[in-house]
Amino acid sequence: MAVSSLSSPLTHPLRRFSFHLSHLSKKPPVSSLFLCSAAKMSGHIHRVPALDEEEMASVAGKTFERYALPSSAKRNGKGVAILWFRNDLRVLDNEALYRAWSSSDTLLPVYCLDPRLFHTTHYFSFPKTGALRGAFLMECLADLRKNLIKRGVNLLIRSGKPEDILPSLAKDFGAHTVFGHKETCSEELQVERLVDQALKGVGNGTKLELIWGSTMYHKDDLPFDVLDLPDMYTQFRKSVEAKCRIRSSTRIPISLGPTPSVDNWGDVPTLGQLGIEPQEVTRGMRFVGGECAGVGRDLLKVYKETRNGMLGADYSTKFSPWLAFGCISPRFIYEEVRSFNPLSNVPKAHRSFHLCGKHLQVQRYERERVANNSTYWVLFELIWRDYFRFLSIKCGNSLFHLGGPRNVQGEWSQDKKLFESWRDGKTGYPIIDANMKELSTTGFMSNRGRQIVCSFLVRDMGLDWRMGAEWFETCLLDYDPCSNYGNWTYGAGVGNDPREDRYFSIPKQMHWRKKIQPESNSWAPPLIGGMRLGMFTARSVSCFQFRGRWFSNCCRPYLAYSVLDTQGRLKHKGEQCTRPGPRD
Ligand SMILES: Cc1cc2nc3c(=O)[nH]c(=O)nc-3n(C[C@H](O)[C@H](O)[C@H](O)COP(=O)(O)OP(=O)(O)OC[C@H]3O[C@@H](n4cnc5c(N)ncnc54)[C@H](O)[C@@H]3O)c2cc1C
Ligand SMILES: Nc1ncnc2c1ncn2[C@@H]1O[C@H](COP(=O)(O)OP(=O)(O)OP(=O)(O)O)[C@@H](O)[C@H]1O
Repeated sequence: MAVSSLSSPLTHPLRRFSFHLSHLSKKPPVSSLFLCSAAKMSGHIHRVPALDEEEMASVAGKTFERYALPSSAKRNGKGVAILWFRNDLRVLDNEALYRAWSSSDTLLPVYCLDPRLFHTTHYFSFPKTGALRGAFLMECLADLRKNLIKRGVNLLIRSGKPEDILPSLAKDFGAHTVFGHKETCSEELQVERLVDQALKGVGNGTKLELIWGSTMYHKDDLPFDVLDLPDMYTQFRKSVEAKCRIRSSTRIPISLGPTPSVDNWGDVPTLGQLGIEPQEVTRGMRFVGGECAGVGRDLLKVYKETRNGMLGADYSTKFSPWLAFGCISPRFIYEEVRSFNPLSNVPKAHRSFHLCGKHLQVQRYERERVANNSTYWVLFELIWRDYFRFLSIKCGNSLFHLGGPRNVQGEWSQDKKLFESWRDGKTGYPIIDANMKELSTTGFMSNRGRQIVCSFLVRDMGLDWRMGAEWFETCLLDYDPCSNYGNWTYGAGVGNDPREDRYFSIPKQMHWRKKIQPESNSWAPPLIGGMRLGMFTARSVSCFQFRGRWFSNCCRPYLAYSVLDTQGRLKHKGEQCTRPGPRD
């Protein structure tokens, strides 16, 4: 199928629904103010990673060398193997790539632009892939092709369904095996089934071999059957930390050639060809797609950034978009983190967390962002990611159902106007609106932001959580069905662990709202790294120094905010706990 014949045109996600909430917003529409100010501040784009192309290529080149298989490694295979790239758009630590290379003498890497990825979401018909994630994907493909060409092969890019493309290639090239990475959710599993059936139909004995490769802990190394996954995350974490070893990442040879002769390798399409109206990032974070960018966001830099973050910037790694597309693997991050000496830069007063031994450290760090202590905490976050992926196997489609894995019965509304006020950042609550605008403007939102807007949609607006989850599916650069629907079911109180049923009381904070309200006409998306580039900057932290005291194990969300005037000058700033407790 030609690229241009893919899906029907999809509009910009924010323009899909057109009517406004007049009863909620008597002020001039925030979006138009935002657009004016966005134009003024168009220089304020924070590139992630901050490196330029040359620096990125240099960091990536050195990393590729460090993780390369020695040139003495033998390749004993015969014939042609196809490598089917899916959400594993990388060369480093790509076991499917290694297996395809080693079992053949000729390797054909393929990516299928599946039209289903560009249709609509299941219940509410939002665009399945928003413009920013679409653009990120195209950058990933261009980068992957570049990296494969450097290794003596290329990337065949075809538009169409894998179950149509792969069998036809297997036949044309006489491939003995199609290698790919295994997925876990029903949409992807259905594609795997169709590919398998279609390959069998070709009749030349081509096999489909699917390999586990998306988690930090390998599924086969779990100390229990995945269907017996503990319902409590903490139990899972303790169990894997005590009983599992994280495998080393797969080393890939520097040269992967030869590749078969192909007339037309196909172009990376434009968004227009995919039926998506392009969207430019005019402010905030602009994530660069591809493995070089993911690797270029090298940990030493992140470490430095997060160290500064303690002084007031937003401090999380922002690895998630590259993890979601498989541009970097969690095992790679693990190996990189391990190669640091985390204590060398840590102020003595804060070392005790580490020196008290792993388990205390883990407890302390659980769900907290204590970046001032070390980068080790990122590993504990990655265990959450693993957990949700394994959970998607255990829960199956219940992860996507209204009642969730526990089949909770309840009354939820699907009120379109309420939903639109949430989606468009027009609820009247600065922290909600700022986060929602950040999402639609940049494709990213902090974890705390996600928890707060999720809680607000479900508990304060009483809306069907799947509306929010599907909107996240459209917009998030890091969209991943397991993490997204897993976290949403938790946030909506229908997840497998009933204790993870948390309410972030935003509306109760009227005093906080009043404080910010006079500035509210000039809200803009929260901006990055605590740099006060926007009119309103909201960061959420769960651990920070507040009025000279450390709140290190406090589970209440704190918000630090700055209100700027339209010229970007700081007018007011402060911190506020969204759920006051006895300590406040
Ligand atoms: C309602 C909701 C929806 C979410 N949807 C997604 C999603 O679609 N894709 C996604 O990758 N994450 C999702 N998350 C989890 C989390 O918000 C993001 O992974 C995180 O904000 C990404 O930023 P970071 O890379 O800077 O994270 P860091 O804090 O630096 O953590 C490092 C990595 O650990 C993993 N991680 C951290 N927290 C979680 C978590 N709660 N669940 C799963 N993995 C985690 C991510 O891979 C992340 O990149 C969601 C959270 C909520 C509350
Ligand atoms: N990768 C994915 N991204 C988003 N949603 C997914 C993904 N994989 C599966 N789903 C969702 O899983 C759900 C499966 O629904 P489907 O109608 O196929 O089965 P079901 O009848 O809901 O479940 P069951 O077969 O368990 O009764 C849908 O909501 C679908 O959107």
